[in-house]
Amino acid sequence: MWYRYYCEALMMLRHFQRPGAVEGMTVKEWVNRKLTDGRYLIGIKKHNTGATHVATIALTLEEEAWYQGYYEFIRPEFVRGECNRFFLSARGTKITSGSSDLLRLHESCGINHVSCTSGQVRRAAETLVATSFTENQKQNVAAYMFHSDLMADKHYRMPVPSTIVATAVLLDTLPGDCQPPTKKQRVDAGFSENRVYYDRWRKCQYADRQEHLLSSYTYQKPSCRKIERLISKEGWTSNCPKKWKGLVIKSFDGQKGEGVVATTNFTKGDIVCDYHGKVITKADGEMMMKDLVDQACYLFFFKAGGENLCIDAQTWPCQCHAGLETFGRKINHSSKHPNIMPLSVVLRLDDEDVHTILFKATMDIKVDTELKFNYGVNRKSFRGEALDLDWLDE
Ligand SMILES: C[S@@+](CC[C@H](N)C(=O)[O-])C[C@H]1O[C@@H](n2cnc3c(N)ncnc32)[C@H](O)[C@@H]1O
Repeated sequence: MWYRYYCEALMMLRHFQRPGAVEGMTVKEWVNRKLTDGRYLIGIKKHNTGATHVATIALTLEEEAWYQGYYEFIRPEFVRGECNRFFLSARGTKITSGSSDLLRLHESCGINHVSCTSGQVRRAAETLVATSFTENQKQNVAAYMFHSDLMADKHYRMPVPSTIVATAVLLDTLPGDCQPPTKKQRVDAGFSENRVYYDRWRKCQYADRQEHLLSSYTYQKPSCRKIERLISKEGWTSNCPKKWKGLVIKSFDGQKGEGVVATTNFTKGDIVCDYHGKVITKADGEMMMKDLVDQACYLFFFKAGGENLCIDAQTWPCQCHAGLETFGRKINHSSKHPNIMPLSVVLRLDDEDVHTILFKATMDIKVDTELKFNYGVNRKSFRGEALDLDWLDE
């Protein structure tokens, strides 16, 4: 059943179809699917409502493989007598409620508190489309999602297959813009209390947003101003790439994890970014560090004006940039080939002196180069347990 529920959900949540389209899809329609521009087009002619409607969806190759898996290996187990519908209930009859199946799928995943109906997903998509797409694209999306309504209009012209595929591809670029689950929701759903899932969620959101922004510029690197305009058009206020120009967070293979890479050329002496976080005392920083067993440490210890201080970027996201990934904390270490160095400075902000760390380029840095600074620790000094940490010698 779960496999079938998943296939149904693909149609409602990824292709914005009404439950009626899922319930009404026939075997004949499946068998007559057409491969067009790398997608499988399925025309669904009759919804369960009794009225004749037309919906055409464009499945990706992977989705098609899921459907074929259902059709070939699962559906035959449920066939009893004659039923021409693609999705069959346990009794071999047509399924009666795609919406209930969606709810059951969410419940089985333990995410009933954030479950959504196909109607909610369609409405959310409509809102995004209204603000981000051109008039022509909007019409094509309306045809993709709400084919049946438009068919009533005698002036309506059926989109050609390549337009349907292009529209499905365009819909894939819609950013997911829901909120990450709260701590209570995470715990109620059976996940651990710590922030690992929240952080992972934010990371995926950040990557999706970055991809979405870049997908708007196929041939040319966009200017910062254009990116800023797009961000404000999307209404994103946090967790989006905008603070420091010319940097990106990159995932490396192996244990190294992430690091920061230049996406523009920097000249020796440029300020590249800051080490953003809350300034705390060295003693408080050391207390925090004790609790970090086998975890990356995002604490920067430094001396300023005779005080021993620490910037806490472990408590993340910070209050002032709720959810925004900051670059300083993600910069890796090199004692042999550093290209930036930290500077301790005092900034006057809102009538207050604020200690901060800025990173200055110690040489010209070319696009695609990873930023590195010398953490100023060695195997003996690093948390007193670093004898097997090869990266400290880099
Ligand atoms: C402040 S974090 C830097 C960002 C980190 N790589 C991440 O993914 O979040 C410090 C941790 O990164 C890793 N690291 C730093 N420099 C490295 C290097 N040169 N090679 C491999 N890993 C490094 C170590 O695990 C270290 O504890």
